[in-house]
This record gives sequence, C-alpha cells and structure tokens, in this order.
Amino acid sequence: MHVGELSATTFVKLQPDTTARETMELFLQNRQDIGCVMEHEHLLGIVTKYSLYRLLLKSTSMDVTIQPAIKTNVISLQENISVYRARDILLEKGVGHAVVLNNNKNVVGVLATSDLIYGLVAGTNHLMTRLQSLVDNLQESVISVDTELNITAINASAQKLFQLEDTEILGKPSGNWFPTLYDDLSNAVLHSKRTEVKKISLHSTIVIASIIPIQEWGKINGAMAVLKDITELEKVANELESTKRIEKVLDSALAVAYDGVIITDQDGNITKANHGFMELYGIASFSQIEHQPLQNIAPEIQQQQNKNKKDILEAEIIQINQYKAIVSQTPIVQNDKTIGSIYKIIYQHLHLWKDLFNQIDKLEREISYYRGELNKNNDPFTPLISNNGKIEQLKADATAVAPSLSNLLINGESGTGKELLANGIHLVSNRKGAFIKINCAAVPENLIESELFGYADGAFTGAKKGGRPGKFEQADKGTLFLDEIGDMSLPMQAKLLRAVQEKEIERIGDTQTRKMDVRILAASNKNIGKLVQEGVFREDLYYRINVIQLEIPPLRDRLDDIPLLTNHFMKKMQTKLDKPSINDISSEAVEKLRNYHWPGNVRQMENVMERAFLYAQTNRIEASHILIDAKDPSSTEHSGINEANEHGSVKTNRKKRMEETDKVTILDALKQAGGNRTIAAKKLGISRSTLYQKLKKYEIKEKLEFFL
Ligand SMILES: Nc1ncnc2c1ncn2[C@@H]1O[C@H](COP(=O)(O)OP(=O)(O)OP(=O)(O)O)[C@@H](O)[C@H]1O
Repeated sequence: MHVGELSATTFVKLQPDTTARETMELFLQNRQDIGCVMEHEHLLGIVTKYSLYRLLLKSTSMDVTIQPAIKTNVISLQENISVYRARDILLEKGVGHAVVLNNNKNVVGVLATSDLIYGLVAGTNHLMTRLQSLVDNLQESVISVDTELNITAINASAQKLFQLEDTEILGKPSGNWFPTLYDDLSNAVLHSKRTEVKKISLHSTIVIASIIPIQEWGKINGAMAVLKDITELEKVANELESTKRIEKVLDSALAVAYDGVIITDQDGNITKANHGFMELYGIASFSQIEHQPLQNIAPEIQQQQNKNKKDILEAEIIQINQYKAIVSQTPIVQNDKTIGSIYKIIYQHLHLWKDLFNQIDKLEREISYYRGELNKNNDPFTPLISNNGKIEQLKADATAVAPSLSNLLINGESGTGKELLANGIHLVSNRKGAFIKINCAAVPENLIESELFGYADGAFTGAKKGGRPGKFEQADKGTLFLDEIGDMSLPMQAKLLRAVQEKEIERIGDTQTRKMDVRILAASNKNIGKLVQEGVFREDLYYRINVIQLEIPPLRDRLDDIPLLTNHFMKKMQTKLDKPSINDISSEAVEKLRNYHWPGNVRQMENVMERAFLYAQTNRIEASHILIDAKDPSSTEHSGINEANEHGSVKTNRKKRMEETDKVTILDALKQAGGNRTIAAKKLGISRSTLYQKLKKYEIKEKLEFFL
C-alpha cells in the first residue's frame, strides 16, 4: 500500500495571512490537525494544532495571522513510497503528520498517524490472509498448539492427511490426537527446544516432523509442528532397498556361477556380466563392457529376436576362443514386453557333458546321414560316391542320355555300383513309373518268365488267384533294370526280345496282349559282345539293349576314391551298427585299404568296413581291423567281366547249367525248323556261323540226327 492511497486529499489549505480563528474553524470543519500554508500552490510550511495553540497562548486576539505559527521545516513524503517506509520516516522524525507530495513537488495530501495505522492494519490483515492461505495450501501439514498444548490451528493439508475437521479438534489437547508429537511439542513450549527433522509414525502415516516453538513479543506462546507425509516415499525407499538387496543377491549369484552369464537390455546392450564371462573374453573390468552392445563384445553369440517372448531359445554349441561352449538365451519379460535377455554360456567342465555331446554328435551324424539320403533325391547320382574323373565323366554321360528313351547297357564288374548308376538314370529321366529291378542270375530259370511277364489266373497249379503282374507291367511308364542280363538263357532271351521289340507282353496262360511303355536298362558284369560271339547271347537282343553303353571302371582303377569311400562307410556304419563312438581311422588302415586290388569292388570294401567296425574296440579303426577275407563272396562271385576272373564252384555250376539250357534250346529250335540250320539260327536270333560253333561245341550233330 502506498502513501498516496492513504493520505487525505481534502486537506486544509492556508495562506500566511489566514487568521488563527479562520484556521481553527477550518481545522474543526475538516476534522484536521494540520494545515498547509501555500502561496500560489507553493508550500511555505505547515500550521499544526499545537503551533496554533502556542500562538493563541501568546496573543490576546484570535484574529492574529498565523504567520508566527508556520513551521517551515516540513516533513514531507513522496506519494508513491510504501506505508512501511512512511511509518519509519515518521517514527524517525518523531512527528505525527507529513505532507504528501507528488513528483512535481506539489502537495497532494496530508498523512496523519491515524491514516498510517489504518494502512498498517490493512496491510497486516492482508498479510495474515496471505499467510493463512499459504499455510492452508502448503503441501506440508501444519498443526499449532498453545502453551497448554491444546490445538490452536490445523491447516487443510493436515486435515486431509489425518482425515480430521478443524472444528473437531480445535482447542482440544494435542496429545489425544497426536500422541507421538506430544513430547516434542511440550519440549518446544516448555524449553523452547526445536526439533529439526524427525521420522514419526502418526496413525497409519509416516511423517517427517519439524517442531518449532512460537514466540510472541519475545515470549513463547505455543509451538507448531510441520509434518511431511513420507508414507509413499517410505514405500518407494523400501522397494528400492529390497531392489538393492535383490541386486546384491543377483551379483553374488552371478559371481559364484561357474560359467558365463551376461544380461542385456532390450537394445542388446550389456547391463551385467559375471566373472566367468569376463574371463572367457579376457575382459579385465566390467566398466570396459558396461552398456556396450553384446554384438561388439561377443559377436559369436547369436542374439535372437524372440519368436515367443516367454521361450528359452534352444541351446547352441559354438566355439569361443579355445572353448567349445553351449549358449542359451532367455528373454526377460515384463508386462508382456521383452525388456532384455539373459545369456548362459557353459564352457567349463564340459567333459561332464561328454555323454550329452556324444548323443548330440550321434544325432548330428544321423541328421547328416539322412540329409545325405535326402540330397540323393536332389542329385540322383550322389549315392555313387566318387571324386574320380572317370566316374565324374560317367555321371555326366549318364545325365546326358538319361532323358532319352533309348535302352542302355551298363557294363562293369560286380559291386562297382551299376545299380546305383541305373537308379540315378531312372531318376534323371523323370519317368513317371517305378524303377523295377530283376536280377536275371538270381531267379531260377523256371521262374524267370513269370517274374518278367506275370501270369494269368489259373495259369498253373499254385498260381495266385486273379493272376499276378510281372516286372514288365510293374515298370510300365518307368524303368526295368535287368541286372546280370548276360546270365539269361537263350529261350528267355527270345521272349525278352519280343517284349523289348514289340513293347507288349502276355502274362503266362493269358491270351490278352498288354502294351507296355518300359525303358530297359540292362547291366552285366560279363562282356556281352563276347557272349554273342560265343553264341550264348542273342545278337539281336544285344543290339536292342546296347543302344547306348556305359562302363563303370573297377575300384582298383580308381583307388583315389578310397579315402572318400572310407569316410562314407565310416558314417554309414556308425549309424547302421549304432557305433557313433567309432569316429576315427588310422592312416595305416587307410593305406591298407588303398593297397588292395578289390576284386569285389565297392561292395567288398563295404563288407570290409563293416567287419572293421565289428572288430574295433576303441573309437579308432586300426590296420589290424581291416580283414580282407579271400572267401568273401563279394570278392569272388561275379568278380570280373572276363571269364578268366571267375572262380569257385558256384560259378562253374552255374556255367554248366547255362550250357545245358543252351543246348536244349538249340535242339528245340532245330527240331522246330525241321533240321534247317538257317531257320533255326534265325529263330534263336544268332548267326548261322554262331550256330555252327555251338553245334560243334555241344557235339549236337548226332543227337540232331537222332531227333530227326
Ligand atoms: N561309388 C559307390 N559309392 C557308394 N557305394 C557304392 C558305390 N558303388 C557301389 N556301392 C555300394 O556297393 C554295393 C553294390 O553296389 P551295386 O549293387 O550298385 O553294384 P552292382 O555293380 O550293381 O553289383 P552287381 O553287379 O553285383 O549287381 C551297394 O551296397 C552300393 O551301395
């Protein structure tokens, strides 16, 4: 509040010649104790009630001019100063009035002590209101008491905090309502003792209390408690405390963990790592990696974006420095959101995990075996293991001719992989039908016809009801693989020729002719050309099946394949014989395999490897386990294209049998041809000269005459 607002603007204006009477009348009229003596709006001085009294005491008349009563040392105040400043000036000068001037030093009013008191009281009231509102709006709760410790005030915040109405408790003993404050309040009232900051529990609330004595005119007349509710803070602090405790426990747990543990935030930055991890990566102090992306510190560890947030991602085996380690990742999920990951790295004492690893190794081997098997479907020639140039060329030739419909003859010693090659050709050819195999040497002569062409219902005693389709029918729209075709008898060859030429067959005992779309792949471990010359193989059939000829070289001519085949059979036997622990072979053993001439080719080698697996007691195949048995049928039977290579009674017997059948067939043909050798040769599909050679060989002449 300013002086200008308080001062009386209708003040008494006097001139130097105004009389004492007039002045008194003006004072009474205006209820003023002071008048300003002006001359042309210029202040000459003032006349106060007292200076007037003094003048009148000295004079005899009331009509004297006020001149002698004029006080020229006027106390003046600027209209814009505060009421407090005005109070100080008046007190300092010891006067009860002051003239109020504006900026032009013109008199604008007179300020009396009563005006000042009014202003001060108004100011104090205003201040009180502000203070009250301040106290009420304080976040802190305030309670005050008198010297009797009865409650004199409680602010809005305290009422709200303790759910009390001021009317309820004003004037009541504070001890009843706030017993825990009692001691401190009485100390403040009785001993003027201040309590600075103290944690007190009041009802169900926890507060920080400050207790302050209240002084009035230098005397204690009460006390005030300022309380800050810290219940929520206390809860947070407790949570913080327990979080800290948990963190400590976590740190200790991580510290004693044997292996590596690392925790990242949602961005993949490291937030924690234990000693095991730092040791694994040679990190001296955690501060070096804190908040760094895990990717930069441990690039080997794959960080997976979780498909399913709650899942532990499956463990991976990776190499970290010189350690083989198992790493697993677990997401940290909060409110359905992934907020980080924990990585566990097991790399110590992995020998304890050996069994598990063995199991994993075995599974991996099996997977790779089956994957290999699957791949075979992708590259039909994959099962024919080789890195030999000739075999590579052979595969390329086979791929080139496979799509054609031409019949094909595969030559090669027994066990060289003719069937594998034939199967590959069938797969490349993309023929819709099946790959059907018949081993012409293995099926007894009397059964081979029904095997090839099938039979009709009731064709012979014991025939299956409804008949049965033969291999030809089964291979319709596919491929018929005639293995060891060189061992087929001449009469059978004649029947086969018809089927191959006409592309039609009749089931035995059936009159119905069936059209067949069959691609013929024939194989032989004998030189068929030579068999033709010898008259045991029909020349016309030979030309029919030998449209294209492929030759698989024997294993002894491609010993460079031995290491690859060794590897292949190691894996195959591990799975086949369930011996995954045998995973090594000594170089001496491989050398032994390389130094053998393998008359039984790859089949024989496979048998030898299987035996080695059965003999090996450790995880390694030694040279002593490579036992090559000369009596192994795979090393003798069908052992070469040359007859000279054939040994053993089995072969000799078969040869004898074949020759006998051959003789019977020739005699049969001659009988049907009425002894005409040219017609008979034609029937047999051989040249006349071949027939003569055979007649000579089998000494048929006499018998022929006998028949005729
Ligand atoms: N290159 C090779 N890679 C892998 N295994 C092979 C290979 N060659 C042959 N084998 C294996 O050897 C065995 C004989 O193969 P396959 O039956 O194909 O030979 P073949 O020449 O048809 O024999 P046969 O003339 O006696 O019928 C099979 O177990 C086959 O899997």
